[in-house]
Amino acid sequence: MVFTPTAGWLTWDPSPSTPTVALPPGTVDAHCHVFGPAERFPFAPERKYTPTDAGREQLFALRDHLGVARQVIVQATCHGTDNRALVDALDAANGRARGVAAVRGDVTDDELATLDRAGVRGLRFNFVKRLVDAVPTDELAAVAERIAPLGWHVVVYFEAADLPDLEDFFGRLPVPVVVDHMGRPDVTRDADGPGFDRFLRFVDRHDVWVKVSCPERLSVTGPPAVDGERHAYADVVPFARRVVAEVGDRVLWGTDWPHPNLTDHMPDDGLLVDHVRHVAPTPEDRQRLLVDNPMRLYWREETEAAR
Ligand SMILES: O=C(O)/C=C(\C=C(/O)C(=O)O)C(=O)O
Repeated sequence: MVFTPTAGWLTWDPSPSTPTVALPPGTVDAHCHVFGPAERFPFAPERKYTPTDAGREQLFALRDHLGVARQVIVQATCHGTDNRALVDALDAANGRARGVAAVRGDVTDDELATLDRAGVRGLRFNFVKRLVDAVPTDELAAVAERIAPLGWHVVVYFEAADLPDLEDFFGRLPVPVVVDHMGRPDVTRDADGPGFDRFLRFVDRHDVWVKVSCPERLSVTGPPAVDGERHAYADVVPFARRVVAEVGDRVLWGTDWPHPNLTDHMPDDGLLVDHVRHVAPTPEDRQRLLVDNPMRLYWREETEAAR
C-alpha cells in the first residue's frame, strides 16, 4: 500500500546543526516518535494525517548526533493503537529507549504485559481534536485503573482551552499524569497571567508532570535567532522557564522529532537543544530536566538500584 504524505506537510530536517550546548551525561529525549517505515508498519486507517517515514535508524542517529543518551518514544496518532513500530524500535534500542503506547479500551492484560516487557511505561491519551475523533473517557479511565499495578503513567495531549473540561477527568486518574507541550499555552498571553496560572494550579493540585517541549509549535515569533544568539522561540521561554522554576522535579524535555503536522517551518533539532539553555538556565535545572526526572519516571528500576 502506498502512503502519500499529507499535502503541505513539512518533513524532518535530515541534517540538523550540531548543538552548542553540551547536554549532561545521561540526557533523555522524553518525547519523540517513530513513523513507519510504512511498508513494514502501515499507518492507521483512522489517522488524520500521513507523515513521511521516520524510522528507528533515523531516530537513533538523531539521538547520537545531539548527544542524547536515551529516548522515550511516544505513540503518535498516525499509527493509532497499532504499536508495532514503537515496539520494534524499543527492541532495537538495547535498553536506551522506553515507550508510551496507545491502546483501545478492550486491550487485554496479556497485551499490556507484553508491552511492559518491551519497555512501555505509559499510555497516551490524545484529546487534540484535529488529531482524534471523540475520546471515550470512560474507556480510558478503566484502562488507567489496569495500568496502575504496572507502575505506568498516562501522557495527555490537549489544547489549553479544553483543560477546564478535562481537569476533573485527569485529577481522577489513579496514575501519574504527564502533560505534553505545556498544555499548549497561548504564548501571545502573559506567562504570569490568569491562563497559565490556572494551568500551573492544575499541575500543582494533582502533582502533574509537564513537558517543556515543542517551542516550535507554540511560538508565534518563529525560529529566527534572537539577539544574534543561537536561540529562537523567545516568546515561549517565559512559559517554559516558569514550569522549570515551579515544577522542577516533575518537568521533562523532548525534541518531538520528527515533528509531525508542521507547515510553516521545520525546526533544526540542534537549535532545539540550544533552546534548553534558555529554558533551564542552571546546570542543576538541566540535570533535573534532562536526566534525573526522566530517569525516575522511565528507568525507575535503575534509579532505585543506584540509591
Ligand atoms: O507530535 C506531537 O507531539 C504533536 C502532534 C502530533 C501528535 O502528537 C500525534 O499525532 O500524536 C501535533 O501537534 O500534531
